[in-house]
Amino acid sequence: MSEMMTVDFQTFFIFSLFCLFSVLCYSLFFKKPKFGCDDDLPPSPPSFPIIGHLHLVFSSLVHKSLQKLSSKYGDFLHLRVFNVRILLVSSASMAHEIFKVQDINVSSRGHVAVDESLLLGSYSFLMAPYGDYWKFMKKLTVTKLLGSQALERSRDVRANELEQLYSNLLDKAMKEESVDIGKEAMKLTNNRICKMMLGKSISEENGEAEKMRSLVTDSLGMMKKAFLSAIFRRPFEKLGISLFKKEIMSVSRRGDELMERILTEYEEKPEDHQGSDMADVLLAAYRDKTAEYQINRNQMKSLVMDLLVGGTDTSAQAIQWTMAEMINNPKILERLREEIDSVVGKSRLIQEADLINLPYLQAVVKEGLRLHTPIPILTRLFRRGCKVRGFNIPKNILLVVNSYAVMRDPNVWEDPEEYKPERFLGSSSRSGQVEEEIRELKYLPFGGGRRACPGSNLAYIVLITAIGMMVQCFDWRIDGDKVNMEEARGALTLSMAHPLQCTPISRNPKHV
Ligand code: HEM
Repeated sequence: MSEMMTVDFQTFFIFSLFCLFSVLCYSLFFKKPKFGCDDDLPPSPPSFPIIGHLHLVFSSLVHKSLQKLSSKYGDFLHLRVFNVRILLVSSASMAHEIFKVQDINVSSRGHVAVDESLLLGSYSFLMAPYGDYWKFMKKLTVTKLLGSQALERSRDVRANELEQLYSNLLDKAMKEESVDIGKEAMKLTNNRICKMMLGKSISEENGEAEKMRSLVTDSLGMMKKAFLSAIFRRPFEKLGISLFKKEIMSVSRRGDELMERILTEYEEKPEDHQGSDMADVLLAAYRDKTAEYQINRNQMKSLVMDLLVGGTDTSAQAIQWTMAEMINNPKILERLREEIDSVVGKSRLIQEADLINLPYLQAVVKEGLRLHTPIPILTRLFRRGCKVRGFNIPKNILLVVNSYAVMRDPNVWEDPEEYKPERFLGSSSRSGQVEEEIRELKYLPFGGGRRACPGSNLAYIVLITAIGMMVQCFDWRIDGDKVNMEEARGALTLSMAHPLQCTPISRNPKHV
């Protein structure tokens, strides 16, 4: 394995063409995967010989090209890229069938990118197959790391970071300078999660905060390559090629060194920590010889990376898109501000305790996540063969749920392309509760079923307080009339092609 060739991202597509001949030989000389007859699978749109639907799956806006494909050929399709088979789900009714009826069968994600990597490797909770290790980590994450008591304990950390963001924005307002909302949001989400996880060890003074931010940025840059590598690893390995291994391992090693240093410091100086950081909880689980599952040191470090990578960019993108919608929809912004002013007033910053009394703010955030879902494509693997809509689905086939298309499905969403927070204003009646349950089945910003995001509660808190503060304390000026809402091409998370740049104007006349 060590003498395998490694290729970088840019040369991947060119290299793919050179590989066609080899792939042809491969498909002729290697046994076909045991998928039975294609007639048993859902319909397949027209494809090219050998590469199959490669051109569609690797278009620059994958979720959109897949959405177009589904509106033409159907909401349950069978695609092929070289030898890799993919089932594509694009409607709310199919997503319901998958996450309610087939959930246990699709509760693994697929192959890992590079086994020994902490980033999406075989230690990763995010990539772990459904089994004892994943179940143990899921319980630990949902109950102890991101559960309601843990979130309560870390409230002050988040309040301090929100005040820090407010001060930065106020400073810009006084200097009449513009800010890149995405970058500010990224700093906020990164700092918040780092501090919740690693407490005082991560400070600006000792330089660890900056190292951590750059590690997260590089890991995010590597994610798309890691996902491609995970999907196409097996066929390329047979040709002696290891996709992106060198780059993935280089980021992984840096993460390993940084994490090891911080965790060792925790172990050597326990008196410096209050015992309530996430790292304390993780170390306790690692040392607990009676635990249901014995996690090793790499698994512990990998989880820290999973949480950092899973929670920062997603939340930052959601803040940016929702603020862009606010600026483009002044009436919605005005209504939101009235709600915040009447509940919070003008003499203090919005706090987490206010959220329960701010239903319109909650609706604004939910609608932002629907229309601009940060992870538009969910990937899973059929662990077992099963029957879906009368088709015999074999095991080990890849499942792609286009959650972007599901949340714009015109059969279940009225005016799906429009930003309308009112649709999320619940009713307290019984029929309102039923409506709420039905809505949840077609609302997938955090995925669905067992593998759904364990960080959704934290994410809502982060988003709601950040957007609430920005609307409560500032007016926003942009160049031109409207924010350009074009999506960036080739990004793994749904990003803005033109990052939101705007100037804050303080609403408190004392500050200008
Ligand atoms: C707006 C913010 C966020 C969005 C939109 C988001 C979205 C998602 C989605 C779509 C998935 C895949 C679910 C599936 O396959 O069904 C996921 C998984 C995951 N998310 Fe999030 N997430 C967010 C924030 C967070 C935060 C704050 C954390 C933790 C600090 C986090 C940690 C994770 C982890 C560990 C997984 C893997 C779960 C598993 O495989 O079992 N996420 N997230």
